Amino acid sequence: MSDRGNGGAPRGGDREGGRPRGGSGGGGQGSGGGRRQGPGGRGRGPAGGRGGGGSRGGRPPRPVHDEARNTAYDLLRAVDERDAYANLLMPALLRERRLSGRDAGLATELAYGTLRGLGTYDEVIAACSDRAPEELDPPLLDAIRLGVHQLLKTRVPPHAAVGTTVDLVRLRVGAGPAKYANAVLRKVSTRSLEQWLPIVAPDPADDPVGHLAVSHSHPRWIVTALRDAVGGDAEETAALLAADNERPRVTLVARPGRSSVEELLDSGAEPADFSPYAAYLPEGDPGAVRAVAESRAAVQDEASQLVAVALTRVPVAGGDSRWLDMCAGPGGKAGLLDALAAEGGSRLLAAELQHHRARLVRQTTRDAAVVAADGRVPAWRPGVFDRVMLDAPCTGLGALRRRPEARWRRDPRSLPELGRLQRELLASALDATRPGGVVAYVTCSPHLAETVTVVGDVLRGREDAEALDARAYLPEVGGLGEGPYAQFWPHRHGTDAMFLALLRRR
Ligand SMILES: C[S@@+](CC[C@H](N)C(=O)[O-])C[C@H]1O[C@@H](n2cnc3c(N)ncnc32)[C@H](O)[C@@H]1O
Repeated sequence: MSDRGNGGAPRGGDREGGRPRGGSGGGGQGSGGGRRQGPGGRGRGPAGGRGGGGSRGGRPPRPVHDEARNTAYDLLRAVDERDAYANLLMPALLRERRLSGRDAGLATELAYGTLRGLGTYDEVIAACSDRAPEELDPPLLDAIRLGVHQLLKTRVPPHAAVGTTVDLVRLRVGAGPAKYANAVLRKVSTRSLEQWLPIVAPDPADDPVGHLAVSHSHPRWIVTALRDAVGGDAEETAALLAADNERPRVTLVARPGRSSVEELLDSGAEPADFSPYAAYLPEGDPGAVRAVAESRAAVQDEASQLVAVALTRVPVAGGDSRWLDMCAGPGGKAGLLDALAAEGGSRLLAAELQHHRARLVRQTTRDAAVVAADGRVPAWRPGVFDRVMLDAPCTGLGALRRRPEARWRRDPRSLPELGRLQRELLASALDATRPGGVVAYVTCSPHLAETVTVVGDVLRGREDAEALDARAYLPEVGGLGEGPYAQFWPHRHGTDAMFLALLRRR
């Protein structure tokens, strides 16, 4: 055991660009399999490799009385083995295993918390183990991470956190690895998270980014990008990273003319802070809210609502009948824009590149025309739309709270290609807009390379467009930045970090 981890330095694997992963090798005798598979796995149910140490043949027995931990573990394995999306797979696993109430809550908290925190947990494991995390067999590493999460971040008593994890490893991975897990977890349990952090995180004076990366469990490149986006302030960056590790509240949108905030409040929701169409659902299944079940309301982040609302608030002289949502799938903003358009006598055209996502847009809209089309190869005449929403494909760094594993999957190498696409789409959105009309350029990312840089580059190249002060169309929200753009933040607004530029076509 080393007393001080590795000071945040890469240990074998590349910790800049990706999730710290398990590697090959032991973890004690008997730990087998768990080799990484391509997306989709093969011939498996939603749980994917139920037996974490899947190479042992057949399904290893599971500790039947601990279905919540088994489910959390299966989710971690599916995320690692077949790139499953945690927020899509978890509901399926809970249904399949008939977990509800407290057990469902525990399984979800354990799995999501472990995925969010594993950057920190791996440093603690490194400090308590004679092998680096990436040298441990992935099924064993995931189980130990689950145990570390319980020890350092939950109220599960230490003896239960260690005991249940060791049981799980014994049954799902093997007897040798169980002994190994026991030894590591006992060392971990000797200190609290607050006591571990000064040991495993780099000194902030020497390596401020490394300190934040380990303390708040984010890859270094994301820490750097978010720090730049908040203006370089270390305290604010820390607050943002901490907010990324919180569970987001469930926000509903009442699609105007189809439902109302009052109806949502009558269904148990609570008044929201900003959006005139929003209500917060403090508990329970949103699908059980009647208006949601009937697609008159939906789950939608408040910033997502407000960027769409802001687009509709900009005065446009002349007609106001044709609206375009150029990248509409899966249809959250299109659902709201469609309802607002219908109320005001306008009509929305929703375009989406992917056919299956265009189908989802048809489910969220009622009056809109929906087409599967590439926004860069317009299926419409130029200069005809009064309002255009461009919710551009992006890294999604503004929604890390929602996708617990996303931070380890995103790759900074995707930025140049995304940047090209964003510029092409924005140019096409401006071309589609009539003089006097308005374009909303939106990203669910605050990364400067996807926000101000893209808008600045496109505006510099053309004289027929100008930026409006987006904040003026969101008077109910403070703290949106210095303008002319508006930037929402999880730590300030409790929303996703959504960026909005409003551009007037001259
Ligand atoms: C950020 S998402 C949009 C989210 C959507 N506005 C909502 O609120 O639900 C970006 C969408 O753009 C689509 N897309 C990517 N490239 C595109 C293109 N060239 N033309 C049209 N849509 C595209 C993606 O498939 C994805 O569905």
